[in-house]
Amino acid sequence: MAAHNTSSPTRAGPRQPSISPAWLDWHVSDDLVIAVEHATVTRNGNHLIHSVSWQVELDERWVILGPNGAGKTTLLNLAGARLHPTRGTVDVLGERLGRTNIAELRTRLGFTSNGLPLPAEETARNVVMTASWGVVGRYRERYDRLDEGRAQALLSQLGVANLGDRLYGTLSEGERKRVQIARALMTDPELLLLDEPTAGLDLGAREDLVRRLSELAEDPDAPAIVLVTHHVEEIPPSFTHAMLMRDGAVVAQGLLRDTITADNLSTAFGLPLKLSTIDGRFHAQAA
Ligand SMILES: Nc1ncnc2c1ncn2[C@@H]1O[C@H](COP(=O)(O)OP(=O)(O)OP(=O)(O)O)[C@@H](O)[C@H]1O
Repeated sequence: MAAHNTSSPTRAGPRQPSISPAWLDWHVSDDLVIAVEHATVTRNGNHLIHSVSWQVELDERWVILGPNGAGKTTLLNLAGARLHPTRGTVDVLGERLGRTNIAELRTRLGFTSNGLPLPAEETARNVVMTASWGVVGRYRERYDRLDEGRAQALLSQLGVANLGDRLYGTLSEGERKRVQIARALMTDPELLLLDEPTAGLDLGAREDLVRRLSELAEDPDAPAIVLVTHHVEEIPPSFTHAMLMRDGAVVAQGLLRDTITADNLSTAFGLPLKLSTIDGRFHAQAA
């Protein structure tokens, strides 16, 4: 699934100058795409997340799991430069939130979430293509054949090549999810953030999307990926790392195989769970 249009040898993106205090503070790999240090987000006196630290490198594919209200979307919104931390620091693609141009930073990120308002009256191809201008509907922007070709290639990559001319509003939930991911990839992002892309899908659509995400994750040219989900069954087999959250805090994080354990899941979801794996896929049930 290599449909990226960059010839750049690295996706690490521009870094802050070496004299920057933020950069000096890091002492970490050049490939770091997300660095969250003791981040707390507070609203009305409540902690949505509390003192979360997390680092993601360029070649890593992360899944964030946890029960409702655990703080997964809040953390993803920090990584997507859609929120600022109340305390702590967040660096995304070498840019520190609060000291950088957020609009510019967002152009380097691919982000999908159910909350994204996409126009029902645009064609699926336009929904994908308009991402290159950072808008959701066609107006007076100019697109060339390359833009159209890339949008169509991404629709093919996601298995919906035949839907390019269909109005977005007429697509099924599963078809929309795929168009949303194609849109998120349109700008050839350095970081892809997916908030519950499998929510609301039937079994066949879910399995198809998990397989496609697994293929995308295997592509060495693909961006760093962070996927939020509630279900271990939805972890694409080629993902590499996991974080488990509960009550706004991290229960466990690290390599997928070390993190997705019955004990850690039981702690995160607050009930005793049994865990099994078949062909690299996880399955959890009450113990
Ligand atoms: N703007 C806000 N003001 C107050 N509380 C908020 C706000 N946004 C989120 N919360 C609360 O913060 C907590 C974490 O929310 P978040 O959406 O990050 O959790 P989540 O793990 O993504 O949940 P879900 O799996 O249900 O989507 C929840 O208890 C939520 O009600």
